[in-house]
Amino acid sequence: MITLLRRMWAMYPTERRGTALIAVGSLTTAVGEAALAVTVAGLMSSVLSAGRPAGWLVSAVVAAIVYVAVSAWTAHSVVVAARDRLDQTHRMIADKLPDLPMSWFDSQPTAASVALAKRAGDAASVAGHAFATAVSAAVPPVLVGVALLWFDWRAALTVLIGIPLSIGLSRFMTARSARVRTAEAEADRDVDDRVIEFATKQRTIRSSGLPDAGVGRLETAFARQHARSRASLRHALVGVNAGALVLGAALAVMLVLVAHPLDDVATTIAAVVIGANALRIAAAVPGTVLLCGHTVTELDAVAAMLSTPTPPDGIQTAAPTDRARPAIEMSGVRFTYGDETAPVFDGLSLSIPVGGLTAVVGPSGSGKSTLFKLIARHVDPGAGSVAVNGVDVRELTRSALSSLIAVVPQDVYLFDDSIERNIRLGAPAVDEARLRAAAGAARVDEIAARFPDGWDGRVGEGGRLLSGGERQRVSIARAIVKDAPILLLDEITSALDNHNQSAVDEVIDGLRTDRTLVVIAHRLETIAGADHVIFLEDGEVVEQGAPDQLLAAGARYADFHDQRSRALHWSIV
Ligand SMILES: Nc1ncnc2c1ncn2[C@@H]1O[C@H](COP(=O)(O)OP(=O)(O)OP(=O)(O)O)[C@@H](O)[C@H]1O
Repeated sequence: MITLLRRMWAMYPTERRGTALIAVGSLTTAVGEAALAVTVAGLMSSVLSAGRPAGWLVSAVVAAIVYVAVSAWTAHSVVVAARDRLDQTHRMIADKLPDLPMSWFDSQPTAASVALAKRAGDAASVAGHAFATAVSAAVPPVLVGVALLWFDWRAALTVLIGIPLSIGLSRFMTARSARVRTAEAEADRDVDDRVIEFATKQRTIRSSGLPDAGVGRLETAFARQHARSRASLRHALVGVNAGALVLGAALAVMLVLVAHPLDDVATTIAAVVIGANALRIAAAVPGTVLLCGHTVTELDAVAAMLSTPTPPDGIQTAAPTDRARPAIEMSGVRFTYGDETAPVFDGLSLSIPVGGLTAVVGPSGSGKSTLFKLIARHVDPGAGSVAVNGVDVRELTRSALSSLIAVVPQDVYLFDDSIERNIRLGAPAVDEARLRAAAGAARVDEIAARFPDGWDGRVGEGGRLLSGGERQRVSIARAIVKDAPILLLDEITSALDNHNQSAVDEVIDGLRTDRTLVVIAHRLETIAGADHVIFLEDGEVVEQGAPDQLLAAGARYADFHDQRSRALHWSIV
């Protein structure tokens, strides 16, 4: 309970007033409830012993009014705070996501990010309610127990010992169940991931010739989730029942103690009634302790995501193209994925001139894609520097870097929206004429013409209604419309049909005239047409220069070229 209050206080600094209102309101409601129980007991005892009940009656009425008014106000504060906290949590996540390092996304299965947003919302809205419920279950019984000392010390003693015992036991069980609950949450996320995989990767599953393998993975995940949720439920039930058992035993002990010897019947009856009532209210404590524990676990997961260190943003807002300086320059770059793996680059230095087409070539795993990630600052080097137009990318603001560089990946993802809006993402404010010109340059107009709705035709989730080459052409149009002076393009490895291939070749030719085009090139035609080739192997630049020069040198690039040419002439007999 206190831990939950501390988490709410720390996570929502702007909502502290709401948190304080809930804390004060819950405590006041609890005091009002205890006062009502005690005054009713006094009234009962006074009536039974033919005393003067007027004083007790007035006190009971005042306590009832205070209790009802404050509890209504607290319930209202809880609802308002839940809504505000939900909004704020979504805002905090939305603000944080664009700044998170790409390594965070790489380390998370897709479902984990989806689940996080949902869990965050649930935990944020339930936090105030969980705290108020826990206070209303735990505090009134303790206050009543203290007041009972005035009526019957034996009843008081059983309440004051029984309740802490019950809470202590539940807390112990909750601490154990938190671990089981974390394991259950992992299994839930795994199921989400498998379902997403199963639903979106049907083509891969079917073309593997083993459709049962996909179902098998799904079934294994479901079985694990089932086992873990049963374990979690078992722990929760044991915790709740153990606490309730202690309270039941306390009630039995109270009845035995107050009856031997039975002194003042009226006072004893009143004491037993409110003592039993206090134990009944306290029976809700184990459940609320569990709810508070789960909410803290969820808030901690959100807090962990929010406190993920983000690469600091730079301050320089521009880096104009200057032909005297390289468009891209890397010096002494060291980069490792995670802590355990070998470095991809260890002291890499290279430079790419302004303008023309530079082809980055090399065997699989040599570091070509990682090079692009470093230039676009999707990752930062552990040592060394990456500069664009002479300015270290870490010095530039994110938006300045983004306006300098457009990236066209190999595996383009398009949003399930119209062709036009997918292109417009590159520059939302672009006018119609420029948008159409960019689409024409990337030969996307041909694609739009094929759709019954033309430019408004939806491309399906991920762009699944288009071929790989067509998706890349839409992505190129998006990059053209953005008008960045540097374009990084990862050429598609899979064979494109002739039409798509010539379209992409034409587009590449058009683009190299007025910007720096860097292509991870897989096709020999693209490499042969490049102005400059950088040949990477094992994270090092082993050769660079004009393609003809490299071929004539007869070294590593020439070998690679030879192998590729021979592979092209292979045929299945
Ligand atoms: N997210 C990642 N986490 C860990 N290691 C990675 C990650 N991405 C790439 N690697 C490793 O880094 C090395 C360089 O990978 P990279 O993708 O840059 O090579 P590449 O030349 O682009 O390969 P390909 O031509 O097959 O796409 C490889 O050993 C790869 O296994």
